[in-house]
Amino acid sequence: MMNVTEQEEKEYLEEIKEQLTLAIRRVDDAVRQFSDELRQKKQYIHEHQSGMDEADMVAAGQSINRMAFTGEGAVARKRKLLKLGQSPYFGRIDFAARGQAAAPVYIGVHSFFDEQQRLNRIYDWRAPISSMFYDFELGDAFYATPSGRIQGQIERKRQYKIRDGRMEFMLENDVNIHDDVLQRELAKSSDDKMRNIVATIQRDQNAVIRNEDASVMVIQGVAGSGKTSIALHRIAFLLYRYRETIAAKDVLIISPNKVFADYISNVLPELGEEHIPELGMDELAADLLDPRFRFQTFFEQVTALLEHHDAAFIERIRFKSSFEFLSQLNQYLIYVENTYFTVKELRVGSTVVPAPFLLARFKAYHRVPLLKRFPLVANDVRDFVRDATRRKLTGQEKSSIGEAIPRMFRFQQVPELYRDFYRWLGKPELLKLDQRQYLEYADVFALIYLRLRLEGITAYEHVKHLLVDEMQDYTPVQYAVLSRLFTCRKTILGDVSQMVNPYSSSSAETIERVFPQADVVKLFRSYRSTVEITAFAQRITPNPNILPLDRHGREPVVARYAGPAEELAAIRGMIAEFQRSASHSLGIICKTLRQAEQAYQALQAPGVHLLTAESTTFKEGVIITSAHLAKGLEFDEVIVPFASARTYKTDVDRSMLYVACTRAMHQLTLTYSGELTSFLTA
Ligand SMILES: Nc1ncnc2c1ncn2[C@@H]1O[C@H](COP(=O)(O)OP(=O)(O)OP(=O)(O)O)[C@@H](O)[C@H]1O
Repeated sequence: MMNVTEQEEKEYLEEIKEQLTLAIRRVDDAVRQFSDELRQKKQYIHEHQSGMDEADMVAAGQSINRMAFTGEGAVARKRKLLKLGQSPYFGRIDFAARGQAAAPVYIGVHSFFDEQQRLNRIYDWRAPISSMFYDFELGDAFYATPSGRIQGQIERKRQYKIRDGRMEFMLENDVNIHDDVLQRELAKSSDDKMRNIVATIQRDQNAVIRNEDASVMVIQGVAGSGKTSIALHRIAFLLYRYRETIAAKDVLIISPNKVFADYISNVLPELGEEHIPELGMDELAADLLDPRFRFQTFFEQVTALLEHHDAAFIERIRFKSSFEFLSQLNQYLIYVENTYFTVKELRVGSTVVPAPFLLARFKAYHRVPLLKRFPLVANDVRDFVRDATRRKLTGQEKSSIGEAIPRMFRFQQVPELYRDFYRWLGKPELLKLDQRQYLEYADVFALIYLRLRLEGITAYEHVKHLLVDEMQDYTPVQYAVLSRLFTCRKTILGDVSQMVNPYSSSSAETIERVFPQADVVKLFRSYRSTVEITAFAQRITPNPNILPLDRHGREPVVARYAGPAEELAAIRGMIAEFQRSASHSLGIICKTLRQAEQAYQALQAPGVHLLTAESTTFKEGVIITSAHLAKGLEFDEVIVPFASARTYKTDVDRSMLYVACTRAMHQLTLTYSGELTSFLTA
């Protein structure tokens, strides 16, 4: 089976498809048999119920569960086989392990084992042997297996595009033409959801996806470098590699908003994995905060910054986003520990519990969160009194001890301590907490951090892998919370240039300070946008390290109009033109949601959607939204309206403009009236 010529390859494809069809039929038969047996079993139980004892019932129930479970497995298997039928494989390497003859290895999204011939026909892209497809060209190659490294030679390497069971093309990699397939993929128009990239994963990306050692992996990559794609493929890889111990439900994705979550929701199911639980930072906060607090969301904080300049507000954010703030909190905690538990001897009836005993017990529990120690100390005191009096304590005595211990501590509630922290700092003005208990966003995670340290929170111990996207938008205190809340392995990714709030952003370096054990990977190659668009975005936020993939398109257009009315009329024309074109998605990205709403009112037309913070799905067609909400998304074409000096002037504005422009894959247009923003005139 060497399949050399294109004709042979086509015949082989037909043969594989046939085998897949047979395999599907076998699964169908098995499922039918399962469900028959299941029905009979249920029937049997129903009829014999009265004569069965409890043990019989439990056994019968278990066997039904087992059958149903096997049935589910069969259904999942069938889904995979059907998928393979559409596109069985995308790559092939002929590998000759040292001292052996070469054999072809076909690589697809799933594996396929030919049970008749006892032969692996298709290898899962995540299998150890498949790594060579990504890591090597012709010649010397190796791959790692649990029992050691296998060395050898790659004698042939091919790529295929098979769609709906038909071979669209086949390419021979005798030279490095990897880029050819990549170029074709990237030139395509966008879908409404993110796609998997298994056929064209690049070498540096592959190293990140398959990394098994890092307990914390930080991926800092430029706009469009595939960070999100890689992180999702990494999850798929880990689910495959550790399938015995990690299931989809054990992973958690912390995502910036619902639309983004919807946008990426396709990738893992496409790779045959189940949907992964995801949670927004704001939801996490709501989960961990006392429900009596209402709080500003991150989105609201950014909107407030974009809409008016408030120096004191900025100062508060800036301070609470610093490393200094986190270390002050830590120092305060030490101070609290050492000074706020003021022991006095305690009298219970005629027994005196000496102060040093109380202090010693308090210290003995130093591993227990501070506010959780009092009941433990109280128990020790009760034992002490009981031993001294040689009798049982009355309920009255017990509860008076229980009340007396916490009273020796200066505060009872975490929020009181949080307020006290600012007094201790000598900067009470940095906390703005009004009567309605409305927290500013910058205080939310600080308060949670104190709670975590003082009371302990164990809500997320079941999570076995955590994925955090848009890392630049989180502060040291937030990372400190994540680090204590999730003790599992983590993948953290982001891009400093795409911060939405320059007063509270983190670089890979900041994150390394919170996670000193992290493996940091930097990615500079950008896949999303054309060379022209990437060069244009560089004018807003220069990054000399960015390497655009050599793919060209139309030069971005900056068009001036007499006034906003003319500007909107022109955009209306562009929408009509887009709707006649072959492109799938057009993003009209404004600085703020307010502007987006106004543009939406003015532009209303069939097929034009407004995307807000409440939106939960990403739709194809024309989307009007704000830069903040467009983060992480991409569009065939992007229009940035109102690119004037009046709209874009502060540092936050600059970040927004950068995020907006880097969403474009093929075409970018900016419109304005009045004076052009200075970020583009320089
Ligand atoms: N190896 C690859 N093969 C094909 N397409 C790729 C590859 N790597 C990245 N891409 C494509 O590049 C685009 C950008 O990827 P992705 O959104 O994952 O990047 P990102 O770094 O998270 O971007 P941003 O930070 O700008 O939101 C996507 O369309 C993705 O499919």
